[in-house]
Amino acid sequence: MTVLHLWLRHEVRSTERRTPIVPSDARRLVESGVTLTVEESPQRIFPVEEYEAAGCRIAPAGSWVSAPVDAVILGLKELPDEPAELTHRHIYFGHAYKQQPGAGDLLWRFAAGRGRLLDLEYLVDDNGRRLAAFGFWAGYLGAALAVLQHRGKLVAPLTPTSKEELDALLQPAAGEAEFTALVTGALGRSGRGARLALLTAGVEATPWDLAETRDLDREALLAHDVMVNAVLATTPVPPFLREQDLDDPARRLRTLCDVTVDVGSPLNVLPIYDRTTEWTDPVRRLRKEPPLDLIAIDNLPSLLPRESSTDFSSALLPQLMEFETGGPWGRCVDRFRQACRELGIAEGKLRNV
Ligand SMILES: NC(=O)c1ccc[n+]([C@@H]2O[C@H](COP(=O)([O-])OP(=O)(O)OC[C@H]3O[C@@H](n4cnc5c(N)ncnc54)[C@H](O)[C@@H]3O)[C@@H](O)[C@H]2O)c1
Repeated sequence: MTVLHLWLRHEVRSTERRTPIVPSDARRLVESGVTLTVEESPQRIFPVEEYEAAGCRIAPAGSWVSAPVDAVILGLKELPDEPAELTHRHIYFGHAYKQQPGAGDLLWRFAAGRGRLLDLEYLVDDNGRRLAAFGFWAGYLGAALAVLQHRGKLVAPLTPTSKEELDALLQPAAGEAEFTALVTGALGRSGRGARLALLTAGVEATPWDLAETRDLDREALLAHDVMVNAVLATTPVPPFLREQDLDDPARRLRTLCDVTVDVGSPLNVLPIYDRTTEWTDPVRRLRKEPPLDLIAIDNLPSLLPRESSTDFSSALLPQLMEFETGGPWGRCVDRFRQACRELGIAEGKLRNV
């Protein structure tokens, strides 16, 4: 049996402090016989010394390009533009199967080098459910930002923080005005995170999931002060909010955080805005009188890098322990092949191990 060689790479995006494997889980991989090389990375939330102490080999940032060809390169976000030919197997979020900008170029780079993308978004169990995802902390952050904005306490630009710091800000001050909140997609990962953050802020949210939105009661929706949307839409449903709802004189809704951020998608349940908001400028006013503020940030978990990495790593660890061609990883390979075929890349060009 060949020994698995994992290579944890440095993330090229300078604001990305998260990592898919934290030092305590790195130790467990090493103890199970995996060879684990970890690249130095100035911004990673865990110092490289912690990986070294866990028995990992240390390598310079970006050195994966010359890693042994059988090494499996592990990361989270985009690869650098070079090299043109990708020779390794890469585990990360490639965002390459839904005709995203640059998706075709990326798949051709894999074909040119006979490498392979094992996309974390498609690492699923037998029922198609994601095995490792950042949803919980996305929801927690989204709801926390909504609370802070609603209470007039949100400070921009946003910067990565810790749960302790965030929770301290969420504690209601004496005499703080009470408000009501609605979480849609309440039973999912993000929805559960959102409800917990709201509880920390002293608010028990109204939880709506599929059953409660089947026969949508927009009047009831608009009667909440704060809404956090965390649905994962897979089939089109009537929008939760339309332009005309924002002008409803009975609207109590003042603060909306869209964790889902399906802007531009036919599945979007909130087609009332057309671009995301950013860490530098997290809030956009959609209506002046009465006000309605929107938060729609698509990289929320990066604001809690330690907690979100730890959570993600604990879900990924058992999958890495059973890294093999079948099961969930086999499904990742099948999805990669399908995407390549759709692009017209000949089967013979793809690595067949
Ligand atoms: N903004 C960010 O930074 C960020 C980060 C991670 C995930 N996300 C997004 O958050 C969304 C939720 O992710 P998740 O991991 O929580 O998914 P999930 O599958 O764990 O949960 C989604 C929930 O939505 C519910 N749902 C689906 N359609 C619904 C409808 N019409 N009405 C009510 N409920 C409905 C489902 O029943 C489920 O409970 C996804 O779109 C994901 O891409 C955003």
